[in-house]
Amino acid sequence: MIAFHRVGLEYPRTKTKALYNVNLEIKKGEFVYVVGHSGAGKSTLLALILRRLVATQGAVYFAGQNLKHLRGDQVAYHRRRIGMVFQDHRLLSDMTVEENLAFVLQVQGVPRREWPERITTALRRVGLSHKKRAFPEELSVGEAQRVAIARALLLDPPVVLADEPTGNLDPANALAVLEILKQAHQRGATVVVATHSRELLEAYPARVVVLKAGQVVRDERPAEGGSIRVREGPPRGGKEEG
Ligand SMILES: Nc1ncnc2c1ncn2[C@@H]1O[C@H](COP(=O)(O)OP(=O)(O)OP(=O)(O)O)[C@@H](O)[C@H]1O
Repeated sequence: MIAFHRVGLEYPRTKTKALYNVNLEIKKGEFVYVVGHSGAGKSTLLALILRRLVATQGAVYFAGQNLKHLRGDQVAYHRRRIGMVFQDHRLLSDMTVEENLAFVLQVQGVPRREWPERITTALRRVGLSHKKRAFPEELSVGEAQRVAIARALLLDPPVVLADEPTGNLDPANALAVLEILKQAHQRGATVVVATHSRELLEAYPARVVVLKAGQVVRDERPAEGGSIRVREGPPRGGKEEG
């Protein structure tokens, strides 16, 4: 589904090298955590999948397509295949919950007759049907984040990317958010979650890719039925950066 072949990313203005020689393959239907210290390159990796950034070395493939070659409309089409969740909810403050979701459906050209059912399903999945007429500022932080996830999952995208989705939440809300991502995974989505939270890793054990100073230093799958411990170490056979 997603493949990184020797990917490097240098931010042009500051010449910051955020990723080096990243090789990674994420299969359809996988659930993957990307972990690492602040500045390790997690957000950069997600931005490359979203095609907000283009690899400065190597190539990122999505469903077999080299994302570097996408042009204009193709970029918009590509992003429609991805549900993106950020640390902050990024809901539009002057619209109700329902209107925030309807806005996405309108932009994506979904026929108006389908809106009520899609909105109802999306809010039911996150347990917030009763909040559809609320404005974002009338929601708790946890509720707003659940609406943001409902919005990301509105069109059942095959891939869901979440960048620190529980960073602003207490443990109970964090687990509620994880549960929603887990259900999307169980419905067949490929899910990639960048996180600092060890609690998430333990609550829903899955593959863990560890980034350190822009390199993949570990890539572990959980043992059958058990949780895993993640410890960072120097890259095998490579030079350690930073
Ligand atoms: N727009 C940008 N321009 C220049 N450098 C950037 C930009 N965004 C990130 N960087 C740099 O790239 C490196 C990787 O940053 P990135 O945001 O991917 O890390 P991260 O692992 O997501 O960190 P955090 O956990 O703090 O969000 C860092 O050195 C950062 O300072």
